[in-house]
Amino acid sequence: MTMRNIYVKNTPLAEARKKWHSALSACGFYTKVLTETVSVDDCLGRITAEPIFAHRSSPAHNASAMDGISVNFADLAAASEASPVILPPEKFQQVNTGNAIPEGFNAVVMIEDVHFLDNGGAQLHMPATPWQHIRTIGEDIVATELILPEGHRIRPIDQGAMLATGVTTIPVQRKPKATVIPTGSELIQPDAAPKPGEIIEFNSRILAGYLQDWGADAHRHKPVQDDPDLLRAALKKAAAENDLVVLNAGASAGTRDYSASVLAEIGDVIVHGVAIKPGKPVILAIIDNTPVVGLPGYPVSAVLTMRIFVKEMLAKLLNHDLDQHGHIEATMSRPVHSAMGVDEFVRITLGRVGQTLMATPAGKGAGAVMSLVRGDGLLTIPAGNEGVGAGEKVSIELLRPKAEVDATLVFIGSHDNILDLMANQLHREKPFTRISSAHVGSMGGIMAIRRNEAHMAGCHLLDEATGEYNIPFIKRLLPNVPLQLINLCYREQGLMLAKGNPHNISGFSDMVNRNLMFINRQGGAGTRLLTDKVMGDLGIPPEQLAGYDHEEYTHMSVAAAVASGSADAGMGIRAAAMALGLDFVPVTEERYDLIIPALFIKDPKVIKVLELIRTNTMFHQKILALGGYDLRDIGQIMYQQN
Ligand SMILES: Nc1nc2c(c(=O)[nH]1)N[C@H]1C(S)=C(S)[C@@H](COP(=O)(O)OP(=O)(O)OC[C@H]3O[C@@H](n4cnc5c(N)ncnc54)[C@H](O)[C@@H]3O)O[C@H]1N2
Ligand code: MOO
Repeated sequence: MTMRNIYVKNTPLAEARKKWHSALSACGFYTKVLTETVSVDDCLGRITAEPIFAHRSSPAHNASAMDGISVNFADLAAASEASPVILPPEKFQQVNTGNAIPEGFNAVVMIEDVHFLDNGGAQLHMPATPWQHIRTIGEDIVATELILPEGHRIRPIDQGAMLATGVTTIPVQRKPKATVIPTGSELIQPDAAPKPGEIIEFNSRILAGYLQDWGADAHRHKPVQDDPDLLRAALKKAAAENDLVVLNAGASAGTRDYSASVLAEIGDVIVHGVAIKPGKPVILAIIDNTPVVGLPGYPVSAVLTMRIFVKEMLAKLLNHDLDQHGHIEATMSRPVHSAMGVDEFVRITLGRVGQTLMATPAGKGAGAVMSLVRGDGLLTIPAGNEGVGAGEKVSIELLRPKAEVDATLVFIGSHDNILDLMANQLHREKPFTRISSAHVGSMGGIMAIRRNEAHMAGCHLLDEATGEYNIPFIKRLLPNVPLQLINLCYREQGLMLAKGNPHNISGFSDMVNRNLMFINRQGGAGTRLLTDKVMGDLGIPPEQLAGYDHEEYTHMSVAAAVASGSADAGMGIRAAAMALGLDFVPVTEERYDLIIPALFIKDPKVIKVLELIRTNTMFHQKILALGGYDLRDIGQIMYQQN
């Protein structure tokens, strides 16, 4: 019987790499002959496996470069304006551009400079230099010269050069054949609606895509159930038919995790468990000389471990630099703690605010695919470090081109659904502007402005004492920052409730009286302050409201909790309730403003935002369609501080 493997080791990364690469060398992976012959017509993007030499010279003959006549230059030596030379018909011959120069001639005179005579002769007013207007044999390239070195990715111009010299087929690197095998009985196809516990299978699409990007001919196997017999059969077949196999999930210690034990039965497990985060349960194995990399099931762990182990394998095998966008130096906006003894890979968002490129750690969850969709780079914290401090300079591996990072407007603060519309609209414009938005609440936005980490912050903070929005907080917390406060919208805040309001909730008192479950926003969020004010006005202490301590970070996450039934009500904006088809009981209208430091008010990215909100009526229509918005002051300066 195949046993569950509960002993995942913690091999240091450097040691795991060393073991793996010596096992790969021993099984001949790096010395595989990966060559095939393809026609030059079909070789675009392929990589030359050998140097390519010209078969013939180009041009293959001495060719006229102009329309005119071919002559012997010596015959024109005495020609001048004052005493032109007349050539009899046998002393010249008409040629067109590209024609071979006839025997006995060594220069071409352009037709514009020839005066043809009625007797068939040609009158010429200038001497000629030897070989003028002639492209000599091999002017472009001479037979046997090198056209392309080996290891070169073929471009259209390269195809032309090869064909011009008579090269019609060439040896190129055969793409290593790879198969991705997803495993797990819970996996379903994306077009099926998941029942509880079922998961849409999407990892194999990601993993095969990266393998393709890195030069492999990658295929996807259909998901294999958690059954050792099925897994064994699939792995044996894949190992026999491929240069590389990627197995996904079942790598750790669950009751249905068979990857490691099956691999140990039919092959050699070189390493199971590496001291990295994420990606600890990775398995590095070899079946009959074919490497099999068992990646953890969580998508982020799978992608990052594949980058660590598989990318390097392919780079070495294909002798290619796969470091796409390079590294960049940035300054940490906040500290990241990391366990000693573990190499940690941290997803990073980058933003250039003023002179400094700030690096901010992005989502942590190993299942958070969006953290890599939005992420700009990766920070590696080596095993010997306990982390990095705020303000520390770090090297970030870029996940997107530097130009895109530089085109990023950094928005930090309270979340509003208008931001998605704004991000989309600005991305459509040329040159595009990206918005990177961190939803850390209104107070978090103010702090980011104070630390000079954001171009703008979204804010809706109600001052209980004055009933005024935002301005008292700015005066108190940003007293020395020249800035403008610009209105984005007024929006309805209220209780988001399950569709049809099954508990017949009309306000907070009903929640308390019927002991229903609330879902709250994090401290520092404007919506949290509003909740506290409304509860205070009603005289409801927090401990009387079940779920008060359960916090989410955005309106949409609160709406999602209500939609799923894990909470009966949560405070949020009408647009979020409408987006998920929830009921909504309005509590108040609030003002949502943008804080923009004077330093950035002339930044082209900020100008774009202001133009959009002030002048684009289509954009206004789209906002109003979200529901619960009033745009009576959109784009107005509500307050200015010099
Ligand atoms: N007791 C222990 N538990 C866990 C350990 C451990 O060392 N001891 N390691 C944890 C770590 S770290 C990780 S990472 C995960 C990896 O576990 P598995 O490789 O066994 O992966 P699964 O449990 O099968 O799946 C995890 C997660 O990912 C989803 N998944 C799997 N395949 C796909 C796919 N093709 N497409 C989309 N999503 C997929 C799967 O449904 C699960 O939700 O183990 C920890 N536990
Ligand atoms: O370390 Mo696991 O790979 O979190 O995700």
